[in-house]
Formats: sequence, structure tokens, C-alpha cells
Amino acid sequence: MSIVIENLTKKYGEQKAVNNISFEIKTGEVVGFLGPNGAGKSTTMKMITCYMSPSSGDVRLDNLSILDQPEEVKKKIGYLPENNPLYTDMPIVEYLRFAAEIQGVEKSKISTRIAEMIEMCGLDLEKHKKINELSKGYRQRVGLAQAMIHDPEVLILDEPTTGLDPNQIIEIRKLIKKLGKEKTVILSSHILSEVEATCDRILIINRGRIVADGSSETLRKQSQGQELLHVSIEAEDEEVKKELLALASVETVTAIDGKVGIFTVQSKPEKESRKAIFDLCVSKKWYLLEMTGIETQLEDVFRDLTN
Ligand SMILES: Nc1ncnc2c1ncn2[C@@H]1O[C@H](COP(=O)(O)OP(=O)(O)OP(=O)(O)O)[C@@H](O)[C@H]1O
Repeated sequence: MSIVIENLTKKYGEQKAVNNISFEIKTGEVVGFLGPNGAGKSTTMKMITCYMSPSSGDVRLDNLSILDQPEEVKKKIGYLPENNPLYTDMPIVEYLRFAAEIQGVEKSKISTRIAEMIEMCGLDLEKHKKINELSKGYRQRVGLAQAMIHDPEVLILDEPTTGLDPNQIIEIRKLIKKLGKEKTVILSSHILSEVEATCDRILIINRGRIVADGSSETLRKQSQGQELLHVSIEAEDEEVKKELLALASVETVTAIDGKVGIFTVQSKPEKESRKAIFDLCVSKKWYLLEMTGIETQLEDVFRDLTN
């Protein structure tokens, strides 16, 4: 099931928490919604899931619009909201039964569905406990189980790994990846490594606007702009620096503080310098000990776009 977001805007008083965003998510894509605190991630998710109406714009799931068919849309979506509101005095199984009934799961299938969710979310050992007796991580698992109980085609997960321990985080990421093979998934996070590990595509949102859209690799490349190389050459440093700078493709050469023979070489826009550096070393009879590209970290991309 595809999702089309068209000129979506949400105003709180004068503030545009979401400011005229448009994008499309294809069936089976796992998309990470990344942004700093207050960027507008939760507000966008609440509009997609019909928990809040937009000030303007529309969201369409295939042919269903959140404006015209909100009840139909809700049936297609599994939603794990930000603070995962649960009925804490209910035992897990009872809560999941309640969630299944609300979501219109056929009566004859409810027990099987609950058992499947308990297995899938690793709740077996805790299943007879009340929700208020569970740790934060297990409550999050119950939230995921309720989001998936009606086997929705679309999953919207607002910070799904919040409160989980490192082992649980790995398990939940695996689960999301597995689910992503059949379902369309949008998850939000401020954790870059999280979206990188789970998502095919990343949307970076800042102050209510989409500021980047692509795979982590594309985003890195886009922001990288100029080639940056880490070079180690065994020769006299001043001479090496002078000759590197004289190469037509090289813009800057920076010696690494306190290290002999190691430089960062930045190429001019759209130029590459590896072959020229290699040829230079051969012609000068210098030993080229190392030459590697320096990749822009996703952290840097995020900082550049949201600062
Ligand atoms: N009910 C509300 N009334 C007024 N302003 C709100 C309301 N909900 C959110 N906002 C404001 O809208 C902006 C976007 O908030 P939102 O919760 O969507 O951000 P977010 O990206 O999910 O942030 P976080 O990562 O901190 O959860 C913020 O400035 C927030 O203060």
C-alpha cells in the first residue's frame, strides 16, 4: 500500500509545526523519519494516522484519503504512538484482545492473532502479567503487538526503540526489517544509526519541512560535495605538501597535527585526485603508504541540515 502526502500543513496557533510537506512512499518501503526535537515528526505521524486533522493538505493510502475516509484509513494502519499509551491495569493478553476487537479482527481469529503477536514480540514469559508490572521495554513490545494485531498493511512507529535495552533494540530492529518485507513502514527516530540500520530511505525533517530525502548513502554523497582523501606518503613533508598542492585537481592539503607524512587532501569540486597522487609518488619515487577516502558521517549530514 502506497502513501502519498500532499502539501500537508499543521498549525498550532501561529506556529507551523508541519509546513507544506509532500512526499510519496511506495509499497514495501521502510522509511525513517529523522529530525531533532520539535521538528514535526510526531505531528506528521498523527495526521497520517487520523489522530489529528491537518490545517491543510491531504494524505492518501492508495485510494483512501484521511479527509474523506478516516475510518477506512485507520483500519489499514498499525500505529505505535510516541508515549505508547496503554491500559496499565489490564493483563497483556486481555489488552491485546481488547485492541483486536477495536480493530475489527474477526472473533474466530482473535486468539490465534494474540498468540502470533506474543511470539513475534517476545512476550511469552511475561504474558500473564499486568501491563503496569512490565518493564519499559516490555511495554514497548506490547505497544508494537497492539499496532500489528490486525495485520495492517502500513505501520507507523513513533520512536519504536525508546526505552529498550541494547539487546531488545537489536531484536526490534530485526523485527521491523522483517515486517518491512511485506508492509509499508514509517518510523521516527533521532538516532541516526537506528534509521541507517532499519530503513531503505531517510527523510530528514527540520522545523516542519523536509530538508533531505534519500538512502543514507545518497545523503552522504550529496553532502560530501568534494572528495576528501587521507594520504600517507614517506618523504619530506614540506616537499610533499608543495607537490600535492601543485596538482591540478587538488584544492587544499592539510597536514595532520603531530603526525609526520600524513595529510588530508581535498579535491576541487567534481574532481578526483587519487590517480594523480599515485602518479606523483611514482614519478618522485616516494612510497605511498596509504590513500583512503574519508566518508562523510551521517551525523555530519544531519548536523549540517538541521543546525
Ligand atoms: N498540541 C500541541 N499544541 C501546541 N504545539 C504543539 C502541540 N504538539 C506539538 N506542538 C509543537 O509542534 C512542534 C512539533 O512537535 P512534534 O511533537 O511534532 O515534534 P517531534 O519532531 O515529534 O519532536 P520530538 O522528537 O521531540 O518528539 C513543536 O514545536 C511542538 O512544541
